[in-house]
Amino acid sequence: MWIKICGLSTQAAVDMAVASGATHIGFVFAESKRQVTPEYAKYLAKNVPKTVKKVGLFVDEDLAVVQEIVAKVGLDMVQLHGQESADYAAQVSVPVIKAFGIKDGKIPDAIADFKAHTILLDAPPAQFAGGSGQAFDWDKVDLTALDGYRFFVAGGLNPENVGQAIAIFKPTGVDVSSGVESEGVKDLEKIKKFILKVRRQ
Ligand SMILES: O=C(O)c1ccccc1NCC(=O)[C@H](O)[C@H](O)COP(=O)(O)O
Repeated sequence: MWIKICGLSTQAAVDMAVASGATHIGFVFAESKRQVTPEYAKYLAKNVPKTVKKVGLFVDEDLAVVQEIVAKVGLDMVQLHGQESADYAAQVSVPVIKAFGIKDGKIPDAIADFKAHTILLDAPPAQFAGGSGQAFDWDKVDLTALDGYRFFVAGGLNPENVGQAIAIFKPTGVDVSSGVESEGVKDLEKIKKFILKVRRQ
């Protein structure tokens, strides 16, 4: 099971995510309270083992800027949270995770255009395009719509509910940001607890 800890902005949180067994770590380059500069992300990423995928999050960013940051930071994947097209995704030089906000439990038909990529099911955008800590309506989702897709479940996950999310969706991976924070800051114990919970499923 992939485990992605997102919105990292301190060395201690990166180290804890890696030491606890995260498979992916995320840096937000879009407008956000968790936004980091490419220079700082490069610094945070420098000792991350190759086995852990470094993911950069973007929202409707110019493709050339994305490519520049991928190269500068040494990103392994890009997560797209805006209205990016499949054509845009196909031009990104590293594998893509395409986020979709799930409203009223409806899996958007547009996921079919991203079958070659990994999908991320999230709550609809709120103040920012992601990382709201809100869950979508798990019970209303038609799970058959996800057959044949590689996908993360995200949106409002935390150490207490992640087991239920895994049981319902049987996803390829789970993704968390707000649920491993305390008062808006990554909480090292919650990161560890979240990863342990997933590993014990
Ligand atoms: O984290 C942000 O502030 C953010 C801003 C803009 C685009 C995406 C953003 N975050 C995405 C994520 O951290 C997660 O992949 C996902 O939305 C789940 O977040 P959460 O509900 O906080 O666990």
